[in-house]
Amino acid sequence: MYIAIEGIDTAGKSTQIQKLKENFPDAIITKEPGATAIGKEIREIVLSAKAQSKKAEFLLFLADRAEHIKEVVEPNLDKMIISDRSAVSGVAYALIQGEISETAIVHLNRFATGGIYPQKVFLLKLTKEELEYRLSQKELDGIELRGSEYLLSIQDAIIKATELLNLELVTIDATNSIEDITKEILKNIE
Ligand SMILES: Nc1ncnc2c1ncn2[C@@H]1O[C@H](COP(=O)(O)OP(=O)(O)OP(=O)(O)O)[C@@H](O)[C@H]1O
Ligand SMILES: Cc1cn([C@H]2C[C@H](O)[C@@H](COP(=O)(O)O)O2)c(=O)[nH]c1=O
Repeated sequence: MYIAIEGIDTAGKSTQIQKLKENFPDAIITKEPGATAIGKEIREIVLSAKAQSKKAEFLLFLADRAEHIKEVVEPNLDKMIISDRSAVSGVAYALIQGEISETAIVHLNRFATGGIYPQKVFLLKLTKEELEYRLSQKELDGIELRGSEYLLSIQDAIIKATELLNLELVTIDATNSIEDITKEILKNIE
């Protein structure tokens, strides 16, 4: 089973993935961007937010995704794969950029993934207050510096992205305790 943990920056994705690792010690734990050798280089470029062209940024994420699917996801489809982000983030962030049509975003993601998508997507949904608090507690990267309004619009776009990709979505309140969120995810996997 291939599942993705989704949510805006600081929603608690990595925290939950650490917990899931304990429950599924044999699972393939992975992430986008940056799970492969090429992906690590792409991650550095995109998080520096140096790309002047939004299209270039979108294509860099797609290149990371194509490599991730080929190297990590496709060879392990018979195992439990737990991914921190997926094509869902790709579609959501691109929808908000507004420079690429919805149809092109979906088609290009299909091209990059070869139609391999998570079977279940968990969205850790944050409130504005909690997002702003968590952002205030960390050093921000280039994308986080775009601010809380921008990130909250991405959160709505994540829901739209799962609809466009026709994926099963489980939405979880990310302000709940870490333990309760893990329980909710496990309940929906087993
Ligand atoms: N349920 C929770 N309640 C309170 N704090 C939490 C919860 N989950 C995570 N946190 C805290 O929020 C911060 C961000 O968590 P985490 O790094 O897991 O988020 P993330 O979604 O992986 O972020 P990013 O996308 O920016 O890498 C951390 O300080 C973490 O300890
Ligand atoms: C996959 C993907 C990600 N992003 C953004 C979302 C985050 O701001 C960063 C990734 O950082 P994280 O610490 O791993 O959460 O990249 C994006 O804009 N487009 C994408 O396709």
